Amino acid sequence: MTKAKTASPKRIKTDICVIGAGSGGLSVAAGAVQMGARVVLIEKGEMGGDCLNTGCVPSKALLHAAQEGLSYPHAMEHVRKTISTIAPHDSQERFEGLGCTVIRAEARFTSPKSVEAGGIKIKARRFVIATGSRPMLLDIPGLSTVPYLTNETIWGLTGCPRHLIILGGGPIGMEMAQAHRRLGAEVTVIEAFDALGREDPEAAELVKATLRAEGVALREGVAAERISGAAGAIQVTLSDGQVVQGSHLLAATGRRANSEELGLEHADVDRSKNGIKVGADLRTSNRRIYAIGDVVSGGLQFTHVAGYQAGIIVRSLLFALPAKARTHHIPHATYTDPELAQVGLTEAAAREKFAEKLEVVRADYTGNDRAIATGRGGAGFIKLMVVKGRPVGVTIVGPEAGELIAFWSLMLSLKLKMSKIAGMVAPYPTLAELNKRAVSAYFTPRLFENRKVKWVVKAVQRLVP
Ligand SMILES: Cc1cc2nc3c(=O)[nH]c(=O)nc-3n(C[C@H](O)[C@H](O)[C@H](O)COP(=O)(O)OP(=O)(O)OC[C@H]3O[C@@H](n4cnc5c(N)ncnc54)[C@H](O)[C@@H]3O)c2cc1C
Ligand SMILES: NC(=O)c1ccc[n+]([C@@H]2O[C@H](COP(=O)([O-])OP(=O)(O)OC[C@H]3O[C@@H](n4cnc5c(N)ncnc54)[C@H](O)[C@@H]3O)[C@@H](O)[C@H]2O)c1
Repeated sequence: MTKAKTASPKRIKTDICVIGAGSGGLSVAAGAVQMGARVVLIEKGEMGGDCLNTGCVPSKALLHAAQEGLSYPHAMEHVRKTISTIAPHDSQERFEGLGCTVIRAEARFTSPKSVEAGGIKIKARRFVIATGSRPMLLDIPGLSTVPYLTNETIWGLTGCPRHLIILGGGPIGMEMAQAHRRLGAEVTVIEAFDALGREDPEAAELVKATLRAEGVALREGVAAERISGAAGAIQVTLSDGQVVQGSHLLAATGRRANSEELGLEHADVDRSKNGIKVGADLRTSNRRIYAIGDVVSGGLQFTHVAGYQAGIIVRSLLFALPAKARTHHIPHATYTDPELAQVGLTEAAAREKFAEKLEVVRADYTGNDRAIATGRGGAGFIKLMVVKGRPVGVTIVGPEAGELIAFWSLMLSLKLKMSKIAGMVAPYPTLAELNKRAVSAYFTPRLFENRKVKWVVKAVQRLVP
């Protein structure tokens, strides 16, 4: 492996310089260096970025611990252990071992072809900006006067909050609400519009009903207007005049791209207030510079999206081949219990796009033998949106929805017809049979309520000896 050339300790010349060692940056760096490129990887904080340290990994570990009935200290111990078990995979040592030059400092562009980090000037043929996002803090009067938590600081708590007030009923708010409620906290979620508002309303309602039944106070359609108090005694005044009192406050009202401090004005890279502008090829207005992951303006903010985009640009970076990112097959899941997963269009979006051409079929968890046998046969469903024999969207709410949706990502990615899926056999008894059941629901009226089919069957029975 040829390492990036160090002309002097203060100057490095390389093929690819990646800024940010999170989900996106690490995937590009690992792929590029293992295929023979010289790679410099710059990280100002913890290796692994948001997902490993303050996002997906701790939140999923906490949800699991809460579901298993662990106490708060044991749950937090599980969170720390989970992070430290995964951390070596994202570590400086591993990436140096692969052949990357890793610089632990903040990077800023000084020209369209160079970046400075920790007093080192890095010149590269191509740059990849993968600097992620941070919590977006709303301009609510009083917020800055009280101690509030974000996804970055909540992991430092030493005891379970007595009453956690959560601002925002998006995936962060809802996952944290259920985890903390199950760990023993009183929880109030304040959501200005609808909680899980981007999801299929019927599926979202099932998640919300479960949280409510577990004792989470879900206040929808009210905004936080004023915040006051001090540590342990925080008051949030709502737009309907009511006041919610709690011991802790978690701000989970969306994300802001980390694009302001990068010196982009020196690099001819355009950005909006939502992040860096890119085309479908993930290049910025400076064609030598790519942007991927949460820092992209208007993009999907998920770890698997950052990883997928990394794969797309590696093709372009290493082989100079044209490559475009697609989005129609990208799934996402919210890991509450029940889980809620979506790929492609929701029913509402599909109806708007395809009107009467849309067929919607579904199967319920209540009819799935594995769900019943494992005590998970309650409410929950899979819903397929089908147009001209092809699935265009799938919603799943229920146990393991995040696992079940992966199958449909492949179907949508390959644009496969329902008839191709009919050949799939799922082992009995599995939750995967739900996928098959939904496909059967599509074919049932075609086969069992079809006069032509009945006529052919009768004719064959009469004529064939
Ligand atoms: C609580 C929470 C739960 C989540 N759960 C999930 C989930 O279950 N599934 C899922 O798919 N997604 C989840 N996400 C989203 C996921 O974490 C992000 O989409 C993902 O981390 C984005 O990857 P990224 O590479 O764009 O940024 P990051 O992983 O955040 O990495 C960016 C890195 O760049 C570094 N950096 C920034 N500026 C500079 C600079 N100037 N110089 C050097 N380094 C810099 C940062 O320190 C950081 O390490 C969750 C997010 C949160 C907050
Ligand atoms: N399971 C997962 O994959 C997962 C989990 C967590 C986060 N994420 C990623 O992180 C992103 C950010 O999550 P998030 O939940 O912070 O953001 P979000 O944008 O999804 O949700 C924020 C919520 O806050 C509400 N809100 C805004 N202003 C408000 C106010 N004044 N008062 C009350 N509510 C207000 C919004 O209406 C919205 O519903 C997600 O969109 C997702 O991409 C993914």
